[in-house]
Parts: sequence; structure tokens; C-alpha cells
Amino acid sequence: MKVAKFGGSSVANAQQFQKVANIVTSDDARKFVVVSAPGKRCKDDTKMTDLLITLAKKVIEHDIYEGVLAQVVARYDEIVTDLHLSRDILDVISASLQQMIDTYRDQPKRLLDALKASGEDNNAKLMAHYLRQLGYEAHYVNPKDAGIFVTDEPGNAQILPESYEQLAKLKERSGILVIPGFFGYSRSGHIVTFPRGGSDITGSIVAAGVGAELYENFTDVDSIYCVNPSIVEHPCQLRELTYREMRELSYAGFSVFHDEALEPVYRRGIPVCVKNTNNPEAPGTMIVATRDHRDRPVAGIASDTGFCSINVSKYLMNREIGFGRRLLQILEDEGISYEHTPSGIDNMSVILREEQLAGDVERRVLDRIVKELRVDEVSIERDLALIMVVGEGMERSVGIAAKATAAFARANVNIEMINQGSSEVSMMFGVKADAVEKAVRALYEVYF
Ligand SMILES: Nc1ncnc2c1ncn2[C@@H]1O[C@H](COP(=O)(O)OP(=O)(O)O)[C@@H](O)[C@H]1O
Ligand SMILES: N[C@@H](CC(=O)OP(=O)(O)O)C(=O)O
Repeated sequence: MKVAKFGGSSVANAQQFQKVANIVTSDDARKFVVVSAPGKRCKDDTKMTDLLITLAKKVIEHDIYEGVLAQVVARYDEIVTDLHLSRDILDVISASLQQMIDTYRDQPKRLLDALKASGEDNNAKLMAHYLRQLGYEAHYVNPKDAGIFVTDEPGNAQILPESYEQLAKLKERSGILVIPGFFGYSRSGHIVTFPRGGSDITGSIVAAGVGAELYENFTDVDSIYCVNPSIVEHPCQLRELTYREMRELSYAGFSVFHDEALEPVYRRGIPVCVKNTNNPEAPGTMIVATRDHRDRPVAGIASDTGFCSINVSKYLMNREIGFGRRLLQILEDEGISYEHTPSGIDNMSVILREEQLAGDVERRVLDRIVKELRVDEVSIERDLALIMVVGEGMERSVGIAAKATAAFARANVNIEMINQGSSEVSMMFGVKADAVEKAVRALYEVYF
């Protein structure tokens, strides 16, 4: 049995629905289908999820929202019309959206999550409808009926362990089961969404729950590339990656697969195959426990912008036991997560996502650092990008770091920081955000 997840680009319009139906019905093993909300139909299009977020914001701000609501329904209308589905379903969609707005009008977080989740929920209903119209036995399964129970953290849900036992029961059901991605239910019965891109997480949870032989993740590229294809043109395709490599790469910027989506399948050793809905014949990329990395120690180079570094210095910091803990405690008190903490004898830096210092937070954090830690200096370095060079074989290969530093020097990119060793499979470089693409291209040249 396989679980096939189709991303937003794979279910963006009627033509894509037809491709999905062909893929699903061409292999009897594809019993569990997880769908995202309609994604972009072209480069400048808006994803359904973004439209729904706009809708929620308008309701919350007591703004006129009817126009956006109409746009949401119009996207489903287009799919329904082009696939010649019964139009009754559109009335059901409109009524359910209006009901959500009326019910949660004064509960902004609940409203946002309920509307976001509706994008996948309605699309799953349409997909099941379409498969039935084609003559196949197919059922829409609501995540509550499937047993997907999650923590009550709106927009940031995590799966609860008891879900897996429930999900296993899905195997007993007949036909193709279409499950909406991106959300589950809290113990108290509320809809709670995963982080953005979280339909990948649902697919993985379902695969783990039913003990699938394979988790297929269908998207709009033939494979995972060794570097983001928007930075390097036609980069080399990866046939295989390990779970560890994929986790590092997706966390560091490979948006093609959600970094939190690996844990459920990794724990049960279920392989993942990333494939292209628009070219299903292409073999795709397999994500597995081990791979032969002798001929290519570096698997990929990921990068992301939007980071900053809080740099703290204090003479004789090395003698002050507990300094690091107290610095990090200040961040914890503000609910801030950090990425790296490079340090020297009298200084320590904390790298974090810049958006976490918005509003008053930055001033509060800096004030506390000065007052409570009595530092000599504290400053913030902004507009940083992190580049992650990842590969299982790096540990045993000599000269990997030398190649990187030589590449940076040739490209005239200043390295702001290096972090090697904390992970056995990755090496991190911090550079100024405006130099990141140049730096990644230079690294690509030396490793691939
Ligand atoms: N290393 C990479 N390999 C493949 N695709 C990548 C990589 N890094 C970023 N991407 C981007 O990820 C996109 C697919 O992911 P996503 O937008 O989440 O698709 P979906 O609509 O299927 O959910 C690709 O179109 C590509 O632009
Ligand atoms: N639709 C949600 C969840 C998701 O996973 O979408 P996609 O498969 O298009 O990345 C989002 O945009 O965040």
C-alpha cells in the first residue's frame, strides 16, 4: 500500500486533477491520497491558502470580506465546471465557509486555522467526487475520522502519538481514501493546522499510521535537485538522499519537502519518493535510511535568508559559569528559537530568524542582555543568509571545507561565520544576504 500526497501545484485546476486521477488509478497500491489546497496555476497566481488567510484577516479586522470569499468560491467553481462535477457541492462549500466566519468571528486564531484548513478540506471533497464520477470507489475522509489528533497550537500543530493507532484502522476501509492535508483536530475538537507547507506532514503521518510500503510526494519538479533550481539553472538531479540529509536540506531551505515531514516515516523506515505530477514517468528522488555516498560526499547545498546575529562580548566571559545559559534564557523567555551559537573566549553570538525580533522584542532582549549579563558590548548584525552544505560522506572526506573557502574567496564573498562539527552531515556558512546567490553558485561549481 502506498500513500500519495499531491501538493498545491498538482491540484491547482481541472487539468491537474485529471493528471492526479490518472496517477492514482494507474496503480492499485495507491490507496491513500492526501491533497493540498489549490496552488498557483501560473507564476503570478495566488495560492488558495494565501487567499484564505486574506479572507480571515478581513473578517478579523471587520473589513469588507465578501469579495475575497467570492474569489475563494470562484476557484472551486472553475474546477467543478471544468470537470463537470455536480454544482451542488459549491453551495455546500459556500455555506460551510460562511458558517466558519459566523462561528469564529470573535476568535481570530480559530477562524484563521479553520479557514486555512478549508482549502485542503474542500479540495479533498472535490477529488473524491471526481474519482467517483470516473467510476472508482473513492471516499473523502475527514482528519477527525481518520484519527489525526494534534496539539492545540494554532498554525503550528504537532501530531499526538495516539493518532497512529487510529490511522492503522484506515487499512480496513475499502476504496481509495482521499484525506485533506495540512490539519488535524485537537483533543477538544478544534481544527488546528500544521505549519505552512504542512500537507507533506499529513502524508507522512498517514504513511506511518498505515505502515505504507512507500510515501510518494508528488510535486512540480522531476526530482530534488542538489541546489535550489531558482539559484542555479538545471542543477543536477538527486536519485537518492538519506533521511538525515533531507532533514538538514529542507530545514535549511529546500522548500520542496517539509522538514517536519520526515520524522513519522523515518521512525518506521518508510521510504519517500518525490515525483513530478506533470511527468510521472521520471524516477524522482528516493529518501531512504542509507545511501552509497562514496562518489559524491556532498549531497546538496541549501540556503535561506532572513537571519540576524546577536553578538555579545564581555572580557573574561570564559570564567563566568552559566553565561551561555542565562543568555539563552532571555531568548527563551521571549519565546525565541535560535539556530546556532558560535562562540569564542570572550564572545558569543546567537543566530536567529530576524522576524522574531519584531516590534518591542528587540529592545527588551537587548536591555536585558545589558542589565542582567553586564556585557561590555552587544550588537545586532542583520541581513544574514545561512548556507548549509550537506552530505553523509563529508565526515570522511578530506578537503571539503577547503573547497568551500576557496570557492568563497574566488567569488569574493566574505564569510561572516562558519559552524562545522555540531552535525555530522552538515557545514554551515553565514554570509550577507545580498551575496548568498553568488556564494551558492560558487559552491555548486566546486562540488558538482
Ligand atoms: N533543491 C530543490 N529541488 C527541487 N525543488 C526545489 C528545491 N529547492 C526549492 N525547490 C522548489 O520547490 C518547489 C516545489 O515545492 P512546493 O512549492 O512546496 O510544491 P507543491 O505545490 O507540490 O507543494 C519547486 O517548484 C522548486 O521551485
Ligand atoms: N496549502 C498549505 C499546505 C501545503 O502543504 O501546501 P503545498 O503542498 O502547496 O506546499 C500551504 O500553502 O501552506
